[in-house]
Amino acid sequence: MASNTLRKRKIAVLGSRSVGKSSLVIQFIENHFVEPYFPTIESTFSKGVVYKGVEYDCDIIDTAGQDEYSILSSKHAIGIHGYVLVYSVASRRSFDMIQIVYDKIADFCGKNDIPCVIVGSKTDLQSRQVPPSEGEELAKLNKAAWVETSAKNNVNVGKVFELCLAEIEKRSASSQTDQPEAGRCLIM
Ligand SMILES: Nc1nc2c(ncn2[C@@H]2O[C@H](COP(=O)(O)OP(=O)(O)OP(=O)(O)O)[C@@H](O)[C@H]2O)c(=O)[nH]1
Repeated sequence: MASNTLRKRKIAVLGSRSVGKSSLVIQFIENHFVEPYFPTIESTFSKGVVYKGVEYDCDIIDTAGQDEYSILSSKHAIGIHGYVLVYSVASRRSFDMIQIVYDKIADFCGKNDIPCVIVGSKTDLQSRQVPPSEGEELAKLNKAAWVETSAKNNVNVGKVFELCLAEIEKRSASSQTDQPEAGRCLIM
């Protein structure tokens, strides 16, 4: 397989509405913060990310906000290598959505170990409802990475995507494949 193919990674960013998914992605890709709120339909961004001295060509898919009734689109499972699941530290409800979204992905992929980083966003806000310990605990429970960020103050934004690559590479090193798990499904 060509090395270009080997280094292509697709990352989907999911979470409740208005938790700051687009702001996180735009801060990462374009290095600025977007104050006004524009609900996302779906956008894909590309960026080269160096992780452990290797450059990965990352497609980052910024999705529309989910709620408990949203059906996981196959576009957000098939061909995806890793996930960024975002909640706002100022919204308990958005935190509760993380396990729901994680379980939907796990169900779709037919496995319970998803390469994923759980992100507590908007740490610059004073109105915190979710302590760091709960975020860490949830991540541990799901064998995911965890980090808190502020897209507004550009805190830990790059780290989110490094952690996501680390989770992807950890698993692909053990399975010796670059195909995302769900990408191997056969549709009959
Ligand atoms: N204070 C603060 N506000 C933020 C931060 N990140 C995003 N916001 C604000 O939160 C609102 C929603 O941000 P978006 O990035 O559009 O949220 P989203 O999750 O993409 O929203 P949907 O597209 O509806 O799913 C906007 O007004 C942002 O300016 C942050 O780190 N700190």
